[in-house]
Amino acid sequence: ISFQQNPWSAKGHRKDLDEICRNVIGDMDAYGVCVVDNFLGEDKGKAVLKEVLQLYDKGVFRDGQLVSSRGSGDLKTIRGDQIIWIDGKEKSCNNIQQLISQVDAVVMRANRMTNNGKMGMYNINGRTKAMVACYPGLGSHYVKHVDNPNQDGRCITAIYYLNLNWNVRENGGLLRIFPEGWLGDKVADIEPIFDRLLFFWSDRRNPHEVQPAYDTRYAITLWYFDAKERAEACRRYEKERHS
Ligand SMILES: Cc1cc(NC(=O)CCC(=O)O)nc(C)c1Br
Ligand SMILES: [Fe+3]
Repeated sequence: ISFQQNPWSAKGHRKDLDEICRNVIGDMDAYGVCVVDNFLGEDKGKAVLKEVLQLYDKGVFRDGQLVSSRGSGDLKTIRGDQIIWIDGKEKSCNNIQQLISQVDAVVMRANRMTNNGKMGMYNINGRTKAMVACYPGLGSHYVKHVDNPNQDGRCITAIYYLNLNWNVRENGGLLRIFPEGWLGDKVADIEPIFDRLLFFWSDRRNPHEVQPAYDTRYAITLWYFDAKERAEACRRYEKERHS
């Protein structure tokens, strides 16, 4: 399946919540990956971008761990993204907060709409704060990894992209997902284009990488928790803490 031409993302065709949820449920159950284009519409999308650029200009972003690894003898940085955690109540983050509420609305409704109220057999009852990330270009990238390899409770990764007029051929920054179980080592290539919302299962089913970006590349990520897995992860954590 090529996400660039998914049928429901007809340019400019605004979708109601129900239709989006049906698409999310269908794609997550079928592929474990789902793309929703034109999620907020141009004006609201640009308002979110403006707030992110203001945060970036304020210099509040922190470098993601720069883990170097010995690649062919020379030291190379493993990731170049800079991040800041936002709960949305901060001043002048009102549009980021509205984005978060919109994504919550889709996830919580989809969770309720699926049979016996579970999407992918999860019962979603919470999420992390929003992680606003910027890849500063100059080849910054993120090596192949799994978001939640050890049952920490996160079941769905939601990423909202903000990059106007992004052209992967020139700017790179492609998100490549290697969905487990897809036939014939097919991959999902997701261009980080403006006003695009991406969902994928956070666990080992979806290893992914960000290919080197050659222009500043912004994204806002939310991770949603499965009640049961999260409770167990917290119990394990508490036990380790006291052991
Ligand atoms: C901090 C952190 C960021 C990410 N981000 C991506 O995988 C990039 C996705 C994209 O921007 O297209 N993943 C993990 C497991 C952690 Br931890
Ligand atoms: Fe990731």
